[in-house]
Amino acid sequence: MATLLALACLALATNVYAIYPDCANGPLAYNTICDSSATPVDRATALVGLFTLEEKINNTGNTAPGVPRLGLPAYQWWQEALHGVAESPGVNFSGSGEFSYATSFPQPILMGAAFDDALINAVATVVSTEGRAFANNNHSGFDFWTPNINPFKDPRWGRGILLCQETPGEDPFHLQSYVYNLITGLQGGLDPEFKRVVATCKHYAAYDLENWMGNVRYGFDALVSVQDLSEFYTRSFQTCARDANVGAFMCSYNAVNGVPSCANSYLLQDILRGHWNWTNEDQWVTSDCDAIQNIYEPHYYAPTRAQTVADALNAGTDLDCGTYYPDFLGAAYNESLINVTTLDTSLIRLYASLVKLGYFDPIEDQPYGQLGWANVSTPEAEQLAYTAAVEGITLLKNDGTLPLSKEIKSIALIGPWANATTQMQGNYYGVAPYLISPLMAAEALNYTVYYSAGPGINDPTTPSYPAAFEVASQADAIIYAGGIDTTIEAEAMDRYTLDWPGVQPDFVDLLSQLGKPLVILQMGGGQIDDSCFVPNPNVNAIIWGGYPGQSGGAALMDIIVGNAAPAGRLPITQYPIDYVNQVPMTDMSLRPSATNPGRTYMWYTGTPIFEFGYGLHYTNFAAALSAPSASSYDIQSLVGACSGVAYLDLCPFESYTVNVTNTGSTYTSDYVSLLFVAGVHGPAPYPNKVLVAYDRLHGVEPLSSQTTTLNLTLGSLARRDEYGNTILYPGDYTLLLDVEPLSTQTFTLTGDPAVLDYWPQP
Ligand SMILES: O=[N+]([O-])c1ccc(O[C@@H]2O[C@@H](CO)[C@H](O)[C@H]2O)cc1
Repeated sequence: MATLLALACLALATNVYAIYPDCANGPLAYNTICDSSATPVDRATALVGLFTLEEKINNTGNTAPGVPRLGLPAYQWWQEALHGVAESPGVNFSGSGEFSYATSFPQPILMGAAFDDALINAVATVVSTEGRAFANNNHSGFDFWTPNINPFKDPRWGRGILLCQETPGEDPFHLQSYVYNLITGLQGGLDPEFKRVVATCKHYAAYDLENWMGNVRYGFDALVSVQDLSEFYTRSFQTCARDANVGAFMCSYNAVNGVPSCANSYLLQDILRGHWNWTNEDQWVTSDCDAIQNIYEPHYYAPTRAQTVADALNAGTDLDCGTYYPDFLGAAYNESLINVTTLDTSLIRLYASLVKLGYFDPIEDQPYGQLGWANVSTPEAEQLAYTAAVEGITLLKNDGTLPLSKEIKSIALIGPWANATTQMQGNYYGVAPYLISPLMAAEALNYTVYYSAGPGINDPTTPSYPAAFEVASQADAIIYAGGIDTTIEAEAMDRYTLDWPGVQPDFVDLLSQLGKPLVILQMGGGQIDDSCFVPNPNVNAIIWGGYPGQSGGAALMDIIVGNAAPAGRLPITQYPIDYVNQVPMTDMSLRPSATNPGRTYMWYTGTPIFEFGYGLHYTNFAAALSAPSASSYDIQSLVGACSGVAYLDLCPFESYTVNVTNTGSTYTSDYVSLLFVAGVHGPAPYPNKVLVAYDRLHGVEPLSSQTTTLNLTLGSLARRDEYGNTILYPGDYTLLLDVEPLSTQTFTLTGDPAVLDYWPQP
């Protein structure tokens, strides 16, 4: 909340909102910047060519004053839209009426649990349509600093818990697929002539620590092997840059192997622009907010402020979210630490991106120029927010109590999430058109509802018990809605424990002794160890609900009563509480060692409480994976057949058909096909298994079947060597359909290993 208040204050303080320049009658009217027939880079170059050095330097911060003498308006580059247009310095929700609210979707961690790429693309299309409508009407800028696509590696991560609410999960393949669909949805295509908005992949790279045991994100040095960098920490960013053509990147607060990310030319030049070919002239890098200042302190990487800004600009950070660039680039220039060409390159990237947004064109010539209030919070958008919540909600335990029997007429809704409203939006949220709490939804379903908040999330005391037990005693069934929220998991705040906080475990245990049907709603982004509830026969069901957004209560209650069927899958591992004692947060390695039990489902050597991909249904499914077309493949032949494919790792391997049958006779349900590969190939140690494809089938009716096709690439079978190279290795491969496999297939790759991608060495 402190962060959001700070953001809100910043918004009020800056009060800079986008407004189109006057290309018809203003001073720029006859400059090439206003010539729609010229290329974006020529237009931007012409504009920047008019700036004095001082004007150039003035416009290198997120709160850019523009150039009044040229009629170039001020522009605020900082807009947020993690799961809907959000409070941020450049976004202005008016108090009432038009542009006073926008659709608020679930947090990414819950949308990740849907494993539905089409859903993600549809959500991103709505978010950017609404964002563009805000921008067209001076309620926002045109670029948005979303998505947060850092893989969620450690369950303690404050933004993993909380960034875990901000990111779609722990699996790199899942993140890649998710972010591709998200970016193309946000920007309006792969490389459109006009972008709907510019999206920003953040935080590059290896950022997943907030504040743990004195290690603070602003000065943390993440020591990462090139193998882990290539295999885990940068995969989603590769997709952003190389495959989805994202318009912007954000470098992170932390350093990577001694060099702060925003001054890290290995990350920003060698990998991002060199290796991933992210070289369109309208693509730019912003720093995280005040991350340039952090290079000076607490990283203490450069001896002076002038050297600090020079290091960042020369490394390839084009924009400072902060004021160090505007304040100190002049000194850097005077000391010959930067040259004007570098400065111009950065400014041209920024203004070329505005050209591609139609910022300098007549509104009638732009595909998105007419978007307005009528396109915000439409009935279709509201329905999508509900659908996204339903699709992600994940059933972790059910002894048959769910869906609730029609005999149950009264419900006790108890717990700190029972009447959650704003809480359901998590963080980085805006003003929602409405917020449906579980309590409101239960009442709307015509139950007799008894409500008690019970002990707070982290409350160590018991005075609230009597009122709560009184309520519980009156009802036919009890729904306990608790877990964690942003008071426990937050930006700048990591967790030290995976326990259910406060007296919640004790309180729920007492509720379970009442002998009534008891359903637990485990809310929050990060997983907490449910092992105290799983074996308890009087805890009849557990549902994980994440942060489900504006329609979260309706989605949860509809699943509880059977109006909707759960089919979400955990996008992260639920570790046992002892995990936090086994590896420090600061250990960035993925593979198991004497001091690390391994991270993520791929490498964890312990027994999770619930594993990645886990999720129950109200019905039973049988699924059959089609056989490979051969039992053995020659690697050289596979690679040889890839001519014409831009990147070998994207070269198709096989397509598999999955035939899914709902063997139950009662409930229609979605089904997520998760396909993993395991086996002995490549360098030891070997991962437990690796996700290589997924898809979600919708509405599989009782006693009927649907089919889906899962496409594998050579890259999905490949592994990274110690230098980060992507290599296809000979060996045995086993395909596993689903978490507890419903179907398996095997094949062999023969011949010499083939390098699909050479990783740039530091
Ligand atoms: O000064 N503030 O109000 C402030 C607020 C949030 C904040 O966090 C950073 O700002 C976000 C910019 O998109 C990044 O995702 C996050 O790491 C950094 C600074």
